[in-house]
Amino acid sequence: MITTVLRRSLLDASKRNLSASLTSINAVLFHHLAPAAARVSDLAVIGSSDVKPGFLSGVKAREFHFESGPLEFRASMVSSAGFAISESSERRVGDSESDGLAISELGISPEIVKALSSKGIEKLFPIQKAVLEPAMEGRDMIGRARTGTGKTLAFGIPIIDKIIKYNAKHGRGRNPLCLVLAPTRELARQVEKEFRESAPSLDTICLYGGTPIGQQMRQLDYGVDVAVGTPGRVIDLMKRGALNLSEVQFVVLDEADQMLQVGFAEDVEIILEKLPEKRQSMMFSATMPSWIRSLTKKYLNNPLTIDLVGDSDQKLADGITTYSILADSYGRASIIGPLVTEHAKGGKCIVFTQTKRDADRLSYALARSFKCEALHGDISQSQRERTLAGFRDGHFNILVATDVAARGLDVPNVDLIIHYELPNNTETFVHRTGRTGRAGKKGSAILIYSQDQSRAVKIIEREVGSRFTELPSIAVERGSASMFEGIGSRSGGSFGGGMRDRGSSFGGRSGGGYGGSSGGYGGGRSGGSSNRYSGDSDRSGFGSFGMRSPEGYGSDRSSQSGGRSSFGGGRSGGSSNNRSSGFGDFGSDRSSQSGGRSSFGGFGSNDGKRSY
Ligand SMILES: Nc1ncnc2c1ncn2[C@@H]1O[C@H](COP(=O)(O)OP(=O)(O)OP(=O)(O)O)[C@@H](O)[C@H]1O
Repeated sequence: MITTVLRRSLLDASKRNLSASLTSINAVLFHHLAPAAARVSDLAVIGSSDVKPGFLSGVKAREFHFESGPLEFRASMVSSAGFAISESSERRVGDSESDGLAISELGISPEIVKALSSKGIEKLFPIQKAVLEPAMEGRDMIGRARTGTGKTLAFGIPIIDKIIKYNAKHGRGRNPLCLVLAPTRELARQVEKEFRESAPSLDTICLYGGTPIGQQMRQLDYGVDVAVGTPGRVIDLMKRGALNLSEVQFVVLDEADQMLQVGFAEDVEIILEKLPEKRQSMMFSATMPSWIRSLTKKYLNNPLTIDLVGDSDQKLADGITTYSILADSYGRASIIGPLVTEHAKGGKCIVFTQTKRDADRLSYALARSFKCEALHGDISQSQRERTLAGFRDGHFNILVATDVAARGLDVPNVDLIIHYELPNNTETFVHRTGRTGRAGKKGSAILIYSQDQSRAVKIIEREVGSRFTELPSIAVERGSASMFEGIGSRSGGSFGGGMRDRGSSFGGRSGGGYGGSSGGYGGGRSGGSSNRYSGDSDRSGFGSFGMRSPEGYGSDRSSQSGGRSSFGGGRSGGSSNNRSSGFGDFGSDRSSQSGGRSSFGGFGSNDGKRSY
């Protein structure tokens, strides 16, 4: 242990001379930021030139930030320096537009500037601009900006910069200085990768279930600067004495409204209680239902609310066009092919299902004509990672996923999102749809609904502030074999015979595809629940559902999520065999809580059985 610390501190002794130059860098940083921050989109800053010493020694700081008002997630706050921040009524700068705040002129560590530039990231996005200065000042904050607008770097850049400066001054210790918690393993891996690529000199680690814990323990023993993880594995490592959080200076809840759901909140609380009182805490998401208000006070100290969505009706990112199409449950699967052909234009498409069973069945059926794979919580972690890598790399273009893929995942060039089933609430719709139209790009989302879900569609339209263009129905000959024809139902530990040993999802049993011999992209597909991952207590939980979700965000462990914005209203239309139909509460094995901001309770059709 001692040699480890010695090694790390010797390693960094050379960096100590950097600290001398940092003071002057700070001066540059603040000077550039203050006026630019005032141009943050959605917020028109009207205010006095009242200044008071900011966080920079010897530099007159014109303070740009507003007090945390009541947690309305509105953009109108009064700043402590007398600034009135009001939401710009007519003009909304695109969330991903940058108006000239060059990262190279911010005065942040050259290592970060160089690393971001190598990824083509030269200017700050609005949320990054709005967050940077108060984050550098050490403010706790809650940040809301639309999907795909750069929230990861919004918290990443200031934290990384401060750690680099801290290490340069104090040498590098063994215990992490930053902890980021994410709801799913895939998202945790993605955030850790973004940190690692933005600051190659820092030691980062991703702590999540489904992977050998010993390797993570060894890496922690060596020493890390930044830990990103899912709550289950983080707690596991804490209990084993392998993860020491006593020196954490920065904690971030990514997808915070998800992380504070019942089912996650308990674990998050256990972790936060282990952190030093004196720390900087930040929460980010594209959605922040009003019920979150009380919880954030518990975890944040006088937080700043930075909200680039504000009261704007439009909750989706600018470049996303939304469509809806009527289809009965019988023909639903059969129209996916034509929709993908017509709307994905050869690009990537994610089809979201409510249950793992549908994800498996649909991907298997589609594989007769398309390269596609399934992603859900029953698939082994190693297979999930291969599948996601294959999708990112374009080895196949259609990913059929449950809501394990709904939040945060940043896969370049996803052109089309298809909601095979209505999501359980608006937040889930926003996050699923936000897998396209990222970083200012264009994208489309199609919502498939049945007649008795018409009202729910209208509610979603209203809640997300987007008009859905109705697509002409696609005729499916009655009596034509349903796309699922001939596909067994899940039996025992795996989905039918075919899934277990099929060659690959698009090559069928013969293995004619690109996948390994055991099916799935890259082989090793686990098939059904017999391979259910049960390695550790990694609870990837699930979305902001008012009820046990059919399959939420990778839920390796099912847990009841509590009330929150879910869609109220009673079940519309009867349904046989407990299939939920329409919206409002559903199948007998669910408890749903309505309430919160959204007005329609979970809906969507699924088999009503717990499939996670
Ligand atoms: N300043 C920037 N310039 C160019 N690209 C950027 C910039 N900041 C982030 N990006 C890119 O934008 C994409 C979306 O970023 P990110 O995943 O952080 O968005 P997000 O707001 O967290 O989305 P979500 O709400 O879905 O989690 C990523 O590919 C990221 O590399």
